[in-house]
Amino acid sequence: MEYSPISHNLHVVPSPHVKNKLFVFCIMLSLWVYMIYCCVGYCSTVPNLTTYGSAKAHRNDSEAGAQEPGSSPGASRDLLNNESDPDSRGEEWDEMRGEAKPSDDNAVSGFPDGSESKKFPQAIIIGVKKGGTRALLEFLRLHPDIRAVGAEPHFFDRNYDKGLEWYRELMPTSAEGQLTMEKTPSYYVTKEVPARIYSMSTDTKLIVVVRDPVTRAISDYTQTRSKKPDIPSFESLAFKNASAGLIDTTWSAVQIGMYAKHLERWLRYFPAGQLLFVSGERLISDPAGEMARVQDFLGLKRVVTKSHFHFNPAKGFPCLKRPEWNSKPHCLGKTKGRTHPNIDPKVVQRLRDFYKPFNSEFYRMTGHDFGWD
Ligand SMILES: Nc1ncnc2c1ncn2[C@@H]1O[C@H](COP(=O)(O)OS(=O)(=O)O)[C@@H](OP(=O)(O)O)[C@H]1O
Repeated sequence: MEYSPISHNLHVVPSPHVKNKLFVFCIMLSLWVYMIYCCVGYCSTVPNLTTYGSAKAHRNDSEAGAQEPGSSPGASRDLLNNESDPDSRGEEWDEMRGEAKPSDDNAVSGFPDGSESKKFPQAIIIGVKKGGTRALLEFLRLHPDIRAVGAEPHFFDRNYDKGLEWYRELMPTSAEGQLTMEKTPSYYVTKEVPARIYSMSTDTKLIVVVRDPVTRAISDYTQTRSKKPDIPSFESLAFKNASAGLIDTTWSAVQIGMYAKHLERWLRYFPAGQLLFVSGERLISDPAGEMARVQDFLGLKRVVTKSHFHFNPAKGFPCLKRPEWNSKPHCLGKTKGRTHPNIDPKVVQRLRDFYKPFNSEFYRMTGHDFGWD
């Protein structure tokens, strides 16, 4: 057999000594590259790991789930983390997406005399998740006296450690007489938030869009499943003990819908008149009527009216028209109005029974029967 240096070389196994040297060489090389990278100034663009870590820890504490009032923050089984929900970054109306600006607000150019400034929001849509909060904010943004951040700032629940000035910077500029607004639906169920908003301003007007808690829970589950298709069935998550019909109130999808419990916390800080409850159902069936209530509550002229809405039968939702532009109606994007899975009617009924006393208490507290039972 002929000797081949190539095949021979292929079978050479480096000694452990050579391996170690190679390993050390690689590490040195990486360090070198990193140092050169930093010297050219790119390090500042690398996320600050300390800040990120603390913000994340904070988020895990207070987040996405609802905490039972008075219970420990870890008590909520949060399978419904909204973090990567495109909506929380500020969804635009479908056809308008291309026009959306990265600044994500509805600001028009500031006045040349500098009379526009960034202000803390005087009104906040604090909830509830999957209630119809995006639709309400987009309806309100039609009003010339409202300036709103498109994305959800999550300041009072996840980013509080960044400070009030950070929050104010997120706001669009507004002129005298205009209202600044934001929406973050997890505020309504996060224990710490009422005190924090109160310490920013005791006058903040608070808007809550509420929806039948059973449909809301299914909508919430549908959203999570769209991102994590392997999660267990709705039926198995809803029960602590299915044979005993025991509902799992630690599941955030269930907990968020116990509206009366969460409201108690808000009323410890704000008078009832400072909160407005908008019906998520009526926002679909009679958007102009619901918008009249909201504009009155905010002390605004009723500018957004019937002429701004066009019901799209294929979507099953009102879409927005700008009569002054004579444009075709714009509907919310695909993350709104997802098809819900069919849930076992017995489970739905059990949930209805479960929510009944909470709903009654909520009707009593708000002085309004939302007609869910
Ligand atoms: N006009 C209009 N167009 C589309 N969708 C509308 C509209 N009005 C209300 N809704 C309902 O809003 C539900 C989503 O609620 P939110 O915007 O609060 O969701 S989120 O918490 O911000 O993710 C969404 O829930 P699902 O239908 O379950 O997707 C809609 O039913």
